[in-house]
Amino acid sequence: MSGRGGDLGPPGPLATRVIAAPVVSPERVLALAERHGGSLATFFDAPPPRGPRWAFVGWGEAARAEAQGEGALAEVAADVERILASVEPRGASPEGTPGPRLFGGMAFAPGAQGGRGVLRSGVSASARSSASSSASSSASSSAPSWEGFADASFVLPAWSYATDGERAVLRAIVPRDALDDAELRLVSLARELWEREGQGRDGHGVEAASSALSASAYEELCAPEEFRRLVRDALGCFQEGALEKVVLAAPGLLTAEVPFGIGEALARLREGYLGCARFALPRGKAVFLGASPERLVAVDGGKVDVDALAGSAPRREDDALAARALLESMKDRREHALVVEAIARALAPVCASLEVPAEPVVRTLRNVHHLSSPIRGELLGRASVLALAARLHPTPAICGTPREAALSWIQAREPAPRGWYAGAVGWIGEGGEGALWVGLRSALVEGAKAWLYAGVGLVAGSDPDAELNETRVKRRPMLSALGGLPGGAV
Ligand SMILES: C=C(O[C@@H]1C=C(C(=O)O)C=C[C@H]1O)C(=O)O
Repeated sequence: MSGRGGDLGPPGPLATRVIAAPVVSPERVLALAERHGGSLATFFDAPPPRGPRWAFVGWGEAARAEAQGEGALAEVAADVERILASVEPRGASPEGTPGPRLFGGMAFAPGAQGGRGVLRSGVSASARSSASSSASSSASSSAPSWEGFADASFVLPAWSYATDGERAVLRAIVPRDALDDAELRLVSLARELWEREGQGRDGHGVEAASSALSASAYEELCAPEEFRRLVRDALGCFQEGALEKVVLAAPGLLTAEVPFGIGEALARLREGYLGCARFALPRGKAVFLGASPERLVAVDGGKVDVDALAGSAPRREDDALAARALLESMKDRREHALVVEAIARALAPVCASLEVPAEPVVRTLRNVHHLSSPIRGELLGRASVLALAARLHPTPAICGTPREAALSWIQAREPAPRGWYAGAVGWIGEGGEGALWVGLRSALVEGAKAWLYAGVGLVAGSDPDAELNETRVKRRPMLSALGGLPGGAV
C-alpha cells in the first residue's frame, strides 16, 4: 500500500529540487521543521560504513510505502522502488550529496502493535482484557500503544534538510504541478535558516542540558520479581533443550508534566552516543526515538555491512578489567557466537565474499561494553537493504535460537508489545541502497509519556539479578536524554 500524504492510491509523478543551505545543527532544523510542517518531524543521523556521514531532518509527506503482515517488507520494497522511480529528475543530486530517501522502520514481529503481549503490571492474565478495555485502569493507561506504527512503514519526506557538517542541502519533493511554489519555498526556508538558525552556532545549536525539566516519575513496568521469574523460566527451557538463547525485554514508563522535547533529547544523545544511529520517527501522535549501537544492515555500492552485537557488561571503575572479563566470559562468547553464525548463514547465499572476524572485539559505549563483530560482504548481485533485512531479521541478538521457539517464548511471556522496539529503523534510497539499525536504546514517546525499552540476551548460566541490572543500564541513555535522571547523568 503506498500513497501520497495519506492517499491510498499510487503516487502521481513527483518532482524534486535541491538547493544549497547553511550548515547548522540538524537538531535546530528539527524545531524549524516542526514549525513549518505543523507536526513532529523525522530525524536520522547514523555513521555510515564508509564515506561522509549525513544527518537528515524530514517533514511533510510526498509518498509513503506501508504494509502489514508477513510479507510487509517485500511489499514495501516494491513500493519504494516505484515511488523513487516516479521522482524526476532522477540522479540529479548535486555532486556528492544524497539523493531522495525514504525514512521509517519495521516492527519486531508482524502484528506487534499491540495484539500479542499485553501489559500486565499487577494485573493477572485473566484480568487482561477487562484492564485493556477500561481506559481509566492504571494498567491500560500505562501500556504502550504502537497504533500508527505499521509492520513496515517508510515515508518520503516532502521537505528535507541534510548536512554532513561541511555542506548542507534543502530538498523538496512535490507533485510536478507544485514545483514552482516549492522552489520559492525552498529559497525562503534557506533564508530562514541563514537568518534565524545560523546565528549562535554554538556547536550543537540546541542546548542539550539547559532546559528546565519538569518533574518526572519513572516506573518499571515489569516488576523485578516478575523479571527474575521470567529469567528462571528461560533457564528452565535451556535445561529442557527447547531453547538455546532468548532475549527478554520490558519497558519502563517515564511520565513528565509537559511533553518531552524531542530535539533536546536528540542533542543530549549526540553528546554521549556519537557512534550510534540517532533517530526520531513520528507516526500518528507518537514518535519512536533512540540511539542504537547496532547496525542491522547497510548496503552501498555492492557492499553489505552488518554488526553482530551481543554480550554485555556494565561499565565500572575498573573498566579495563570489566572489558577483559567480558571478552573472556564463556557465557557472553556463546551468546555472541549464535548471532555471528546466524548472520553469516543469512548472508552467505547472496554474497560473493564474506569477511567474518574470528574473534569479537569489545565495543565500549558510555555506560556499557558489548562484544562486537563487524561483518562485511561483497554482494553477488543487486540486493535491496529491505530484502537483506528480511533475510537477517530477527537475529538472535534480539530474538533467540532457535528463532521460532524464541519468538513464541517472547510473545507468550513478555509483559508488553515490542512494536518497533527491536525491529529496525533507517532509510532506503535509489538502487536499494540504505541503512537499517536495530531499534534499541529507544523509547516510544507520546506527549509527556515515554516507554523506554530494554532487553537482555539469556543463555544457560545467565544470572537473574545481573540481567535485571543490565536492563536498567541499557535504559539509562534514554532516561537521561529525556531528563529522567538527575543532572543529566548518563
Ligand atoms: C536487546 C537489547 O540489546 C541487545 C542485547 C545485548 C545483550 O544481551 O548482550 C547486546 C546488544 C543488543 O544486541 C537492548 O538494548 O534492548
